[in-house]
Amino acid sequence: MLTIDDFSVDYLGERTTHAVKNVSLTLGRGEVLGLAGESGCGKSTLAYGVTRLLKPPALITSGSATFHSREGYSVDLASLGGADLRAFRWDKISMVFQGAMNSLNPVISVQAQLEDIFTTHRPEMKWKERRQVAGDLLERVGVDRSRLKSFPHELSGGMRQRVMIAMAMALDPQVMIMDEPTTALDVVVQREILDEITRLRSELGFAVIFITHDLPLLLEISDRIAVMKGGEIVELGDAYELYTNPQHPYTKRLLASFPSLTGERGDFIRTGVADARLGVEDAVTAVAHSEGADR
Ligand SMILES: Nc1ncnc2c1ncn2[C@@H]1O[C@H](COP(=O)(O)OP(=O)(O)OP(=O)(O)O)[C@@H](O)[C@H]1O
Repeated sequence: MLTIDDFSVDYLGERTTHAVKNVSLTLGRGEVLGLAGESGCGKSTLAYGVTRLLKPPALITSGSATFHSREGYSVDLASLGGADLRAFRWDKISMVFQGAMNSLNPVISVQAQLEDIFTTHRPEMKWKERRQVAGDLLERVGVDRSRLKSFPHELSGGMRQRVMIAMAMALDPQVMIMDEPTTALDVVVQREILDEITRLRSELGFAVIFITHDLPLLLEISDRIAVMKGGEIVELGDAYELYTNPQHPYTKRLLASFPSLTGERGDFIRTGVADARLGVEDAVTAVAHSEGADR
């Protein structure tokens, strides 16, 4: 779906930061590609860069990002500008960014904010259809359609984040980039939303770039994982391979730095790769165990 080739981004200043250095990646159809790495390693800059959302002092110094559509055509994202780029972004590639739930307008109803997408991007849609689709979208992410009438401040953080995911899915994109979409949420809500994303991915077939510093989480949901350090991809491979046979010393360190529920460092994964995609009940049990272990 996406080919990122030799992509580099600098933040210009008295001391220029080379935030992303010669990154090359591909994203397959329907694939979940995890992007892992510690804070400041350049994950968000890469995502913003690929989708051409960066503003000065950021400067793309090399490389390209090409989108390969389901319909068979390819687009170099650098070749798009203005309205074309904005339309392309929501339609073909959509994003859920860190703290996205706080970007909903608090004084405009959920319905109006969802319908606004269709008014802008699908002007031919009749109001009745807009209303119907907005309700369907909410239900798709596990929020009752009666919530259309709510204002964002009346919703929990988890619900707001679900609304953001619904908005990102509104135009049936082929790629979704999710940057720490569940980091601000408690572990049970996080689990519910991850299950939802996994389910929707298999139902709708979009590909995902999932960015987080939480490597155990990535191991559960990703097909492949790229590990980033200091702006570079230091290791890229199948998620299970990376877990069982990490090659780069940094990946090994990252894996070893997460404590497990049983207290064994390095044996950290919360639920086990084999029984990934737990239900909420299991997640609650896991939390209870971890609280027990803490005590
Ligand atoms: N607007 C900016 N101006 C200058 N430097 C920046 C700017 N934004 C980010 N950087 C620098 O670029 C590097 C990469 O930052 P980036 O936010 O992409 O990392 P990240 O891996 O996404 O981190 P986090 O998980 O904390 O968001 C860091 O060294 C950061 O300090």
